[in-house]
Amino acid sequence: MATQHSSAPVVCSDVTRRYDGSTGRFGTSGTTVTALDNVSCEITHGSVVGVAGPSGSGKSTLLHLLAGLDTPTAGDIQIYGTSIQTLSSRERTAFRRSHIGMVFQRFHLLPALTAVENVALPLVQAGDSRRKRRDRATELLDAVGLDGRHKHRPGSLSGGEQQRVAIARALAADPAVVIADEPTGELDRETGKQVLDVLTDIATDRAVVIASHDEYTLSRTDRVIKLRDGRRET
Ligand SMILES: Nc1ncnc2c1ncn2[C@@H]1O[C@H](COP(=O)(O)OP(=O)(O)OP(=O)(O)O)[C@@H](O)[C@H]1O
Repeated sequence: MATQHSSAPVVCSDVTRRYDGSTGRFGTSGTTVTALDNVSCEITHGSVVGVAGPSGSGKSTLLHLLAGLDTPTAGDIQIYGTSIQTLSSRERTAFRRSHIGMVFQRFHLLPALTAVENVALPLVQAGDSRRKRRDRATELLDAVGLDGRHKHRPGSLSGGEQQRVAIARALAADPAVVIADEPTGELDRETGKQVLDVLTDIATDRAVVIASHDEYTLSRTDRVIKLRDGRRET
């Protein structure tokens, strides 16, 4: 898998994503949905980019493409010079694990595992030793302000604390790009603010993309990509 370095970690050129009615989430309607239509963007190092737009405008579709979870119907997505659509599904998974961290609205932590075990989990897949995993997870939980909470399971943590565990987990493999889909959607304003403090902090030496409906969340980003009906407005 050849990787060339470019100045912007993520470059998305003329990207279109259509969902064929026969394979879509709504079954065999036969209608094709153009979720993204010819969208281009660059996500630069050291910045937080917001993705905004009404429901159904294509935000999650764009995030999934930027994260390498999906591939475009047309156009090109390069992450550090690698066109992700040229990779096999297995290569894409490996690429994603080492270059991209994901944060979700509903945290997606494993309830039976402690905070430190949740954060260490991606490092099991990376093949790191037990001690290295624990040390890294401990360091990351301290960095997101969760010292003293390492042994707690998600059920005994607040929403904001759970989201900070999820951010620490997203950082486990030290990815260059962190992609967050409505990271404050389940949180009150004050807790959301603390989570955004962490997300803007970690952007100092990586690229962070945040999709949100929330004006305050978007106001914390450096610039906003606005989508409407799958097209880019700004
Ligand atoms: N797997 C799929 N199959 C068929 N259509 C889909 C699929 N995923 C998304 N769509 C459609 O693509 C369009 C864009 O959806 P997307 O989820 O990207 O929007 P969104 O801006 O993230 O919306 P929301 O803010 O409600 O989460 C919508 O019309 C949606 O119904």
